[in-house]
Amino acid sequence: MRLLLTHIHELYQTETVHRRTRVAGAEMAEMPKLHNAWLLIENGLIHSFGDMASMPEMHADETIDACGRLVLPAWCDSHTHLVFAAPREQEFEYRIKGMSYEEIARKGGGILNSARRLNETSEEALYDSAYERLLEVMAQGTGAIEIKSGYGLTTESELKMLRVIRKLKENAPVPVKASFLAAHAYPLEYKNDHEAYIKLIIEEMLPRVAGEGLADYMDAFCEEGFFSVADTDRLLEAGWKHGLKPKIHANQLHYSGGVQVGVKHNAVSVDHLECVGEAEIECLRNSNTIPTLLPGAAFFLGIQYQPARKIIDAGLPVCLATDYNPGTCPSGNVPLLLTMACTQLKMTPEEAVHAVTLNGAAAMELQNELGTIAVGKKANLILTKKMNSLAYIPYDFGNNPVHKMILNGVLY
Ligand SMILES: N=CN[C@@H](CCC(=O)O)C(=O)O
Ligand SMILES: [Zn+2]
Repeated sequence: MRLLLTHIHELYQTETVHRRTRVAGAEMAEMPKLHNAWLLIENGLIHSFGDMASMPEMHADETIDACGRLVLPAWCDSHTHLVFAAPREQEFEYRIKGMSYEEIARKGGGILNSARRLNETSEEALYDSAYERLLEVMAQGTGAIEIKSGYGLTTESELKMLRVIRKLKENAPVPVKASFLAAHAYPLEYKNDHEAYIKLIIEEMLPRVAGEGLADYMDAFCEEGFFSVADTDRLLEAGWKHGLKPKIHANQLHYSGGVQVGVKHNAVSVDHLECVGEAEIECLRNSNTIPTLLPGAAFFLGIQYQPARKIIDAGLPVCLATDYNPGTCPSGNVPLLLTMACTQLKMTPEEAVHAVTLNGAAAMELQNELGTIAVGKKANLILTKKMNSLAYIPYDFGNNPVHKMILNGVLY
C-alpha cells in the first residue's frame, strides 16, 4: 500500500543524513523543514520525501493534495494516567475553595479516591473508557503514548490496570508503553507502616508484573508526603533487578531530591519538575535522563510552572507531556499543552514541537521509530487543517489543528 502526499505547504522535522536521537539546548529552536514538499508512505513506513520541484515519477495507491497544509510527526505523549475509573470534579471544587492538593490527599482524596473507584470497576469497563480517551487524543494528534498504573495500589488492582494497558497496546493503532506505578500513594492501611507497602511492591507485585511482562518502566511519585528519596532509591533498584528502567515523578511540589535519585538510577526521564534549581540542572547535565515537563498539571493545580527556559538555556533537552489524569490534569490535549508551553513556559513553537515529537519519542525510547520525518520511520503523522506555519498550532488555542491523522500509513 502506497500513500503519496503532494504539495505539502511545510513538511516539518525532516531528517536526511544526520539522524538525531533527541534535541537539546539551542538546537531545540531550529526545526528542519521542507517547503512545497512531497512524502511517500509504503506499508506503514516513510519511504521517501523531497521538494515538489524535483519529485520523481512514482506510483501510489492513493494521492492526497496537501496544498496549504502542514505535515509533521504525530505527538509522542510520554506521561499519562489514561486508565482511570472516574473523574474527580469534586476535588476540583475543593481546590477552588482553597484546599490544596496535598490537603485533599491527606484526607484520603486524590490518588486514594481514584484507587477506591478503580477497585470497584471491572477490567472491561476500564478498558472501554480508556480506549475512548485514547481515540479522543489520537484525533488531536497523538501517535504514541505512555500509560501508568498507580490507581490500583493492591496487587490484584495494579495487575488489572496493567492488563488493561496491555490490551490497549494490542489493539490500538499507536505504540503504547506501560509504567508500573504502585508507588503512587501509600494506601490507608499502610499509612503507619510504609515499610510493609514497599515490601509488598518489591517482593510481591514486581515479580508478578515483570513475570507477566506487563510493564516497560518502573515509576514512583518521589515527593514529600508520598515516597521519600530513600523509598524511591530502593524501588528503582528493585525495578532494575526485574529489567524495568526508571521513569519517575520528581520535584512537583518540593525540591524533593527526586531528580537526583532518578539520575542516580539512570532514569529514562524525570517528570514534572516544577521545583528545579541549579543543583537539579547540574545533576541532569551529567546524565542521559530527559527532563520532562508537565505544564498541564501546574496549570490545573494553579502552582508555579516549570522553568523550561532555564533548562533549555543550560543546554539540556526538554520533553513535554500531558500527564492526562483525573486529578491534576483531566486533559490529554497536546495542542493545548503546546499553547501553555509557549505562553507560560516561554518556549518557542519550534522548541515546544520538538519537545512533544522527537524528545517525547526519546522519553519512551521510541526515537528510532518515531518523532521525525525520516526514511524507514513509522508513518504516524499529522496532516493539519489549512494553516501557514507551525506557530499557528499553539496560537490557535483550544482548537484542534488536525485535518487527518495518518497512523501506520493509514488515514483516519
Ligand atoms: N503527581 C502524581 N501523580 C499524578 C496525579 C495523580 C492524581 O492526582 O490522580 C500527576 O502526575 O500529577
Ligand atoms: Zn503523572
